[in-house]
Amino acid sequence: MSKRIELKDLNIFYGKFHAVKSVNMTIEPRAVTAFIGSSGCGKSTVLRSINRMHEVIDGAYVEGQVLLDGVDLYDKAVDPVRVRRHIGMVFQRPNPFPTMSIRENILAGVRLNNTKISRSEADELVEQSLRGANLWNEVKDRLDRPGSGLSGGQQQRLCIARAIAVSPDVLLMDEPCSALDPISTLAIEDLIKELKETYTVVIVTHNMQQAARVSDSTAFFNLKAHGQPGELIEYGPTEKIFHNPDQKATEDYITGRFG
Ligand SMILES: Nc1ncnc2c1ncn2[C@@H]1O[C@H](COP(=O)(O)OP(=O)(O)OP(=O)(O)O)[C@@H](O)[C@H]1O
Repeated sequence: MSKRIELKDLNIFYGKFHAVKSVNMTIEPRAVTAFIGSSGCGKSTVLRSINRMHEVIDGAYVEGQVLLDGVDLYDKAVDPVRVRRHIGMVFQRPNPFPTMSIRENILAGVRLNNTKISRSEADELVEQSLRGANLWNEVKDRLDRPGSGLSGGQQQRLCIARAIAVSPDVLLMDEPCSALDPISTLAIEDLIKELKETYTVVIVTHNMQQAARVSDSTAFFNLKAHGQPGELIEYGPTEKIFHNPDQKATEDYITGRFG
């Protein structure tokens, strides 16, 4: 299930604006990779280009390659909808479908894919996905109540359960804890560490302690100046990036001297 992602000379544009320049990196399976860097350096843009969400914005496009276990996701023969099914995404603000029950939220992706499943298969999938997101025990007695009635942290775990219900290869997380309190944040961080056993996980975070706690590898992005494209400055094991980076810009950012 977990797959390797390679970004090859990836340049990302919003119309004429060159947002991110020449990213080359390999994101390992069964690991958590964190994207860090100051605001506007392109972390979310790179993340969204991995599952072809970037191009849904008018005029937005990429040049270069994104390979998933060697398959170029931007090949003309590849359907972007299928890409998004294999590469799930969790956003900053928990976004369960508000009118749907907890159960229906989990099944939404499967129904969108037009996969026919029996009642008992659906029950099993709901339980399995909620267990996978460490939410089952808290909601098993109220599966038919609206997802929007859960706490923020529970809603975010519901969104993670919804994302894993379609058996993706990769989970992309864009600041998944930024709207959560510290206790819910720790619950999501514990979950992220478990999810990497099964999925390739990529997380954008502004919280350096979080990157240090959850990730195996860290990519530091930076901007030379406003209006310039963001660049990948340094990428390596989290331990090294945080304690012995090669680049001065990385060290300055990590130690809080800028950004
Ligand atoms: N929809 C858009 N249209 C045009 N430009 C955009 C759009 N979204 C982002 N940008 C620009 O692309 C650049 C990178 O933005 P992005 O959101 O990827 O940065 P980021 O590192 O994730 O920032 P933050 O940490 O603040 O979320 C910025 O200059 C931003 O203004």
